[in-house]
Amino acid sequence: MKPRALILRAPGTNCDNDAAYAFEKAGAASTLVHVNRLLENPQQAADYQILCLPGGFSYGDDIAAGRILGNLIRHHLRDVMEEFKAAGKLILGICNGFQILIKSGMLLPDQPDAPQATLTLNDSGKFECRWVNLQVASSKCVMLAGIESMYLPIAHAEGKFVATSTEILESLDAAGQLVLRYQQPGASEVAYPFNPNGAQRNVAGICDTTGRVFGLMPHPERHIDLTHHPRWTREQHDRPDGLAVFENAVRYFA
Ligand SMILES: NC(=O)CC[C@H](N)C(=O)O
Repeated sequence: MKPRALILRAPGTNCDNDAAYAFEKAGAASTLVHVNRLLENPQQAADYQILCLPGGFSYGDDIAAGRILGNLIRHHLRDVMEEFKAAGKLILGICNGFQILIKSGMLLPDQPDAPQATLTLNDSGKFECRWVNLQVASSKCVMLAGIESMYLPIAHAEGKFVATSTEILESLDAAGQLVLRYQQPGASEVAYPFNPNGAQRNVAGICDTTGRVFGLMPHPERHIDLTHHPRWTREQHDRPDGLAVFENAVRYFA
C-alpha cells in the first residue's frame, strides 16, 4: 500500500501543491489538509505516515517567518505531533515548513529557558532566490539516505540558522544533526552567495535525534524533473536531485 502523506496548509502557504505532487511522483498518496481542519479533528493525523509542512509565507510571515503557525502547533497540536513522531513516522519541513518546525519546538526541543536554535533574517538583508550546492554531512537523516550532494533552489528571506550558544551548536554537530550544508564548489570556505544567508556552519537543513524529522531551507520539490535544472539543455544529468528526498521517505515505509 502507498504511504499516505498529509500536506499541511495554512493561509499563505504556496508550495503545498508542489510538495503533494513530489510525494505522488515518489509513490505516496498525498492529501492537502488545511490547518483549521486539523484543529477541528487532530486525530485524522493518525491516518498518515508522512507529515509535510510545505514552503510559503504562512500567515504572511507576520512577526517572523513560521512564528504564527509554529506557535499554533506548539499550543494546539503538540500532542498529535508528538504522537506522530513517537509512532515512528516521518515529518518533513521545507523552507517555511523548516521555520515552522524550528519555531514550534518540534525539531529541536526547547532548553528550559530558550529554544536551541532559530532561523532568522539573511545576512544580506534581502530575499535570496537562486540555486545552491549542498552537501550531506552525516548519515543521520533517513530522508537523505544514499544522497551525497544536491543542487536545489532556495527562495527565502529568513534562512540564517543560528544556535542559541556555541555549546548547543557543537553538540548538534557532534550528534550529526546538522545534516545538510551549503557548499562552494572547489573551495573549503563557503562564502556568500554560496552560503546564501550566513547560516552558522553553512547549515541548510537539520534533523532531530531520531533522524525522522527533517527541515531544510532549499526546495527539493522544485527539482523533481530533469527539466527543472537550470542548465538541463546544456549539461547531462541522470537524476533530478530533489526527487530522492521524497523517494527515501516513501521507501522508508516499503
Ligand atoms: N519559500 C519559502 O518557504 C519562504 C519562507 C519564508 N517566507 C521566507 O521568506 O523566509
